[in-house]
Amino acid sequence: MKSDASRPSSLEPRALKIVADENIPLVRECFAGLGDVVTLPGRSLTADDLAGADVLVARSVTKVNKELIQNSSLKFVGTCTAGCDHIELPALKEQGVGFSNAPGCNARSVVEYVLCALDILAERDGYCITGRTVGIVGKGQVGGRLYRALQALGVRVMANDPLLEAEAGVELVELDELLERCDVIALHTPLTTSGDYPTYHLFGEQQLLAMKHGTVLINAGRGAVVDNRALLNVLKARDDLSVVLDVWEHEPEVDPELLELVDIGTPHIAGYSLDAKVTGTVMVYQALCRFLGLPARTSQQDLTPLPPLMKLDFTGTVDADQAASVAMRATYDIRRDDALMRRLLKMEPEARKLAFDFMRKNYSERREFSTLKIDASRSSQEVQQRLQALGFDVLDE
Ligand SMILES: NC(=O)c1ccc[n+]([C@@H]2O[C@H](COP(=O)([O-])OP(=O)(O)OC[C@H]3O[C@@H](n4cnc5c(N)ncnc54)[C@H](O)[C@@H]3O)[C@@H](O)[C@H]2O)c1
Ligand SMILES: O=C(O)[C@H](O)[C@H](O)COP(=O)(O)O
Repeated sequence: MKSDASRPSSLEPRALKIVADENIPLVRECFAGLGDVVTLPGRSLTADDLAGADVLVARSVTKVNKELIQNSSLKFVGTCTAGCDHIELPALKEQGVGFSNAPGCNARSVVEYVLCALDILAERDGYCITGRTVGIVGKGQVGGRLYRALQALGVRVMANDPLLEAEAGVELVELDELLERCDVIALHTPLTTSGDYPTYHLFGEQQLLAMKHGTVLINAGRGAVVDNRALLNVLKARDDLSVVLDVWEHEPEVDPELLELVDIGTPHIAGYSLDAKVTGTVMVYQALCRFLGLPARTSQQDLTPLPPLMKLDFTGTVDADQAASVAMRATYDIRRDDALMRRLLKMEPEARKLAFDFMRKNYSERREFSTLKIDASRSSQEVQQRLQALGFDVLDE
């Protein structure tokens, strides 16, 4: 998706005016060496806000379209996100504006979100994820990492991705077959409305009804990949399904009836580990430096703080399931996000929208599994292997 255009000679780095979404962590620290950084609320950004700007650093909440940029002096737009459905790429191309997103910046964070959700549901419903079959729809940065993580955990996994070629060691199946065979279905496609395989409402009534008895459906891609109205109707009729929604059609609006019926609901924060956010900011900064032909002086290492929890010790008595749950919940307890989200149920529509954005803006610091060192030297090999497969930093001897 990265498509840096070549740097126009008129663009002097020192004179840059950089308009950035105020909710991009460390954006000032990262970009200040390149010019003046002005931060503004991204959701309400207007063409007037871009007066005199050379660079826009955005998030998913800003619709970067022709109307926004046509009278601007922008030379480069970056979005610190994986998804690009908020960017009208032809409009940028038409005006010769350079562009970069941050592919894969938050893939690991989303994988951990999915693993944590499954851990909670497996405990609640009394099964072990290793005995289930998981289907991944969209095997890109997120889906691919999830595929490998589940394989490493010994879970049976298959994927649907019509844009991929066959690959050794990967079971690619048609969507109908995936719906028929999988106990868990995780959606990780972009939101697209054109092309040979558009994903808008990919999961409509027909697909939702075709899911096996007891299926767990997880959407941490984009809300409108699932027809939310159809999902609501299907959930009213089928209480055997479990649903985890991180993304919602029409965000920041959330349908309270749907929220009430899902098993885990969160405000579009699956990719919100601090590690992922810093990576996203740095990737866009680096892309801008490349565009300008300048060396990148700020690195991820400079900006990432130490995690609040650095070490965990296990004794010999813990089993692999217990160890995995304890370690995962010590780094990220998804139930907390779900509980906060349910406060929306008591609010009026306008307040609900504001609260959705507030939760995202004020999201508490969450770190990825790899930041936690675990001393499992007194535990069994099975425990050590499980923790390693999950991506923790395991001391095993
Ligand atoms: N909830 C979050 O916080 C969060 C975080 C990161 C990404 N996302 C969303 O998830 C999406 C996927 O992220 P990614 O980094 O893996 O993107 P990616 O582009 O690396 O992967 C997307 C994959 O989906 C496949 N795909 C496209 N159309 C499809 C279809 N009709 N059926 C099945 N597969 C299809 C593509 O071939 C590709 O392999 C992003 O576009 C973004 O919208 C959400
Ligand atoms: O596409 C992405 O990368 C994610 O959906 C990301 O989490 C969006 O975050 P936002 O830009 O809304 O802060």
